[in-house]
Amino acid sequence: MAGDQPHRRLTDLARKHGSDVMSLQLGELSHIVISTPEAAKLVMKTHDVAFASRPYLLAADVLYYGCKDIAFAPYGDHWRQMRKLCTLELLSARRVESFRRIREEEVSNLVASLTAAAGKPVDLGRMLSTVTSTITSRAAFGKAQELNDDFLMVVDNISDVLAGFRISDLYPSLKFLPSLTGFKSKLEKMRKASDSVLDRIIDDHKARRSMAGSKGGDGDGHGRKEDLVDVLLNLQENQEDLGVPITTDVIKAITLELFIAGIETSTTTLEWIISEIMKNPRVLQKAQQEVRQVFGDESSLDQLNYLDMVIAESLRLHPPAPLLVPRENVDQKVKLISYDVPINTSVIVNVWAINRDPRYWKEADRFIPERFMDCSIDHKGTDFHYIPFGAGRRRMCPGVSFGLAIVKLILANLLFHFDWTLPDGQKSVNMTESFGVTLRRQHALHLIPVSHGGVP
Ligand code: HEM
Repeated sequence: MAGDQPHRRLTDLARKHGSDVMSLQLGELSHIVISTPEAAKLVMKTHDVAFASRPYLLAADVLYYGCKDIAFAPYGDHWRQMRKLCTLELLSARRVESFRRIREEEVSNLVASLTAAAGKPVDLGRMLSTVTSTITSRAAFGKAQELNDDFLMVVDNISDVLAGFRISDLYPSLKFLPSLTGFKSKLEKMRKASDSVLDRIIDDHKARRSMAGSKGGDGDGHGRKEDLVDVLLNLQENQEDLGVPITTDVIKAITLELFIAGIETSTTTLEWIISEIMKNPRVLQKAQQEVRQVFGDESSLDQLNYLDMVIAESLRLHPPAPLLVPRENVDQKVKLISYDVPINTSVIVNVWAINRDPRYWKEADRFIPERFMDCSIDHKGTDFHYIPFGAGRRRMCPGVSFGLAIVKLILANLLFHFDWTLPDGQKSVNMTESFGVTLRRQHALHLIPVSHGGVP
């Protein structure tokens, strides 16, 4: 199913049968698929608590140390504790603001690399992935880590293995399947690769902290800012305040997840925005005009209203997580419209279908940023026909500000400093999608940056 673009197939099925809620038996597992804003509201608002858990996934179990992360952790004390930590500490507005200098430095490095390559085709997707990875790495680990090829293999493959539609995911009682298909050894190889990098990072932090005799703060006493690993180590050292212990595995799981989430979602979002504006020269010109009139540094980002609309429209058409992360009702049956959802049902919310619902969006498949003009829709998940970050008090994305801060700053710089053209012989941008837990471009995004007149 994964190779067949399930978000599109499920959309076609729902429209054909006019269904808000579809029941789907995949292998041994019962699923329901939610395809309209009305049904999404019931799942993510009315019955948010009942559907707050996640179905078991072998890949998350292996890669996140027994689901000690946030996104794949079952609903319970561990998830509650980590989610609170994320909202109040790791991804709070104050913390996101504290990473501003990191963002600005790395984006100016990107501009310098593009200036050096001006006039020639560049693999822009690869460069975007590098800059988002460096920003996230510095925010999470304190410095841009030298990530070996094995770790980069983990980054490249994780979205695919977490998508959850493999034959071994769908037949959990056939315990031999993951070994037989080679999936288990692939996961173990990935875990070994990420584990050794995470161990090294944590050991470095511990050594630096004990040398400085400090519990975090400015870390090494040389003005180094507190990073996400420091925050987690501080909490580990002060366990008495916590209901759930912060073990080293928890630190590794959370760090890996935030690192991957920061790279995958921001890179995917940027790639689709740029693909869309390359196909829509009118939008490109209008966005560029605005940016070149008002943009100076991160503090002027707030004034880029048209750019906000461009980002929102791209997230509508290309939500990075098109089927969200599935939910599950572990301890109660729920009635959804006229459908009784039995306990332990996986709930797939088809955001891709919802964000293109023709009852809410005129010319729903077209890229028209102006539709967001004078409209109150935001990224908080309050309007259920626009939910690229999910919705609900429990499982909605806690990284909205972190992600949008990166996306908007990079985009503004790309438009401010460069004009963009397609490589010779290429007539249009290929928009083929590659399905995983995030929906990426299938083909590399090669473009030519042309330095904008007189700007170095
Ligand atoms: C444009 C950027 C982003 C988009 C579109 C996005 C989208 C999403 C979506 C759709 C979900 C699932 C929500 C649900 O199941 O209802 C999610 C969950 C999550 N996201 Fe994001 N995300 C973005 C950036 C980030 C960033 C930068 C981070 C952290 C560095 C992050 C961390 C998380 C976490 C930890 C969860 C799991 C929440 C939970 O299950 O409690 N996200 N995100």
